[in-house]
Amino acid sequence: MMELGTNGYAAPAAGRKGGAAYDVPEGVDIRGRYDAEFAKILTRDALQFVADLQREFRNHIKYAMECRKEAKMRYNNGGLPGFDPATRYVREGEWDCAPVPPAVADRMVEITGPTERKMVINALNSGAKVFMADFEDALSPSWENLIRGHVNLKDAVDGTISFHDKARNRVYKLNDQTAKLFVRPRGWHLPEAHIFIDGEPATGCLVDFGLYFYHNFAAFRRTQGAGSGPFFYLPKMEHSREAKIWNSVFERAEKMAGIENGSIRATVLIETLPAVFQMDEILYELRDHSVGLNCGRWDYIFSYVKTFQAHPDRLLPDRVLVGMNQHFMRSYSDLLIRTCHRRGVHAMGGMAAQIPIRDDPVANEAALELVRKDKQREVRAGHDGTWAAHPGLIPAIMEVFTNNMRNSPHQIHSMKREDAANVTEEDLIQKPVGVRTMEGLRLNTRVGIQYLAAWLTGTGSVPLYHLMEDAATAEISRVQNWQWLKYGVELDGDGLGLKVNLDLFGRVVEEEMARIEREVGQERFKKGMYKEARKIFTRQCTAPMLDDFLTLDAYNRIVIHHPKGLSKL
Ligand SMILES: CC(=O)SCCNC(=O)CCNC(=O)[C@H](O)C(C)(C)COP(=O)(O)OP(=O)(O)OC[C@H]1O[C@@H](n2cnc3c(N)ncnc32)[C@H](O)[C@@H]1OP(=O)(O)O
Ligand SMILES: O=CC(=O)O
Ligand SMILES: [Mg+2]
Repeated sequence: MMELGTNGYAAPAAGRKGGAAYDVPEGVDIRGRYDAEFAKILTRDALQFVADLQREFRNHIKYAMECRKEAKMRYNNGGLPGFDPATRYVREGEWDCAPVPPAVADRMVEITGPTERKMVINALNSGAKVFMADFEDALSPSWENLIRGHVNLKDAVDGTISFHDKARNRVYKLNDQTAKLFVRPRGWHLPEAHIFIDGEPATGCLVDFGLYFYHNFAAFRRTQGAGSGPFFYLPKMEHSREAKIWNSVFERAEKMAGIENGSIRATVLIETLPAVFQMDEILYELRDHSVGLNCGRWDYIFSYVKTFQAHPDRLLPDRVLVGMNQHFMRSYSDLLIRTCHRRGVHAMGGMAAQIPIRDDPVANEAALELVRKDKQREVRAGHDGTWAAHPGLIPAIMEVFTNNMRNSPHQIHSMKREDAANVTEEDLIQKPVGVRTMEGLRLNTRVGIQYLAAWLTGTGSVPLYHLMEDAATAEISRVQNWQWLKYGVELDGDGLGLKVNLDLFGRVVEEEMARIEREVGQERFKKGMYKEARKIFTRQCTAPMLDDFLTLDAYNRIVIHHPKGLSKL
């Protein structure tokens, strides 16, 4: 264990003299492992850029995080999220976002995935129009994953990326035609504890953005952006003031790079309940840098529970029942489409969690049919494109979108959805309907623990029971268990009439751990981090106050400072 500083973070590592070290600017301390390849990313100039961003924006970020706490207190005291009367003029005003750059006019199918080398190549070659390379929901942000991710993205943008799969003796290289690259940095709340700036951990997303932008803006615009870009996805914002910070970060980066204002473009995920009431305001703040909004449906469900954590009248039914057919989810998608098209930008759909089922053609066809239906609903509602979790889904999704888009790359001008102007605050928060079951509690527990075990060992997205699971879907499992325990809900959907309490939950955890062991096998179970995952998951599900994020606590376990030792945040 490392010695802890007064702020709870490990004190500056002494004794790093001798041996290779990163060449850092004043005030920057790298506590992650040294690697000659990483040093090509962690250059003095790139770190100076990250440090400049951190220094310029840290107080704005702290203020925004304080405002999140205040809003949470309001909701916990019975308040409801809603439209802000003070910004009515923005919602009602006539203004447009900057025109969509031709390079990213067509975004019918976007594949997403972590920044792992082989997957980056596969995603860029997948036939999707866009690849969203993810430092967020799909990535466990260990030092190795993070900086290797930057190495991979730099090689991808340079066009030199390759990968030799020795076991299969297969070499992966980029095709002539590749998807356009978007990068999703982490949310504002996550620190990067391997890089300290002026004695504090850096802000995770400024590290992700800063390093990627610094190393790639020039090559990106030459190879991918056709005069614009780089392109980003921005996650988990709760208020337009957070979008305003991103806008200023972009302006600062454009100035540093000497490129025109508005070159950088970003799509914001509307994936928190408070943000649905701020969509116009978010677009307005980013109007010179925006390429639309996206329905981040999984985090949105998580956020519904989080926002209403003190509202027992708004409990969720089983996780599998909370789909886009629920009134509050459909209203959110409709209003997002209307808002984006009114302002001249893309309204992107979300992720269907199904993935191909290789060993069962009938089940595979059923899964594909669910994806087709979901995508059909999206395109007919007016979405301009959507997400795919796996390359195997792209042909089916592409077919649905091309068949419904009347030879146009998007529907910005043809599907105005004026009817959605009538979506009300009540529509957006309407309580989801459905039953709660013991199987729902079991599934949450089984999935939550397995996901965390994978995350702790470096994998941020996994296939579980034929569905894609990532940080957002795992969050739903966690907060739903917490909510059911907190309010001792009755499991009313299976005729058992059991009430969820600590005893029942304890038994479920025991039994699901045994099931996981049977399913993964004793050897993998022993070698994996299932017991640690169980501990974290159980603590969070039974905590008196809901933890804000599953991954904040878990992040402690993957921070490894150099010289080697485990650090606590
Ligand atoms: C809520 C949200 O935020 S959604 C966005 C964040 N989540 C994601 O991005 C999840 C992305 N998807 C994935 O990570 C993966 O598809 C998983 C983990 C769900 C399933 O992965 P696997 O079990 O490895 O899939 P599978 O074995 O079928 O893969 C087959 C091939 O497709 C590739 N592949 C699978 N998914 C992807 C992807 N998203 N991007 C690129 N390649 C992929 C694999 O690398 C593999 O390639 P290979 O044949 O050359 O070895
Ligand atoms: O990031 C996407 C989501 O659904 O969450
Ligand atoms: Mg998300």
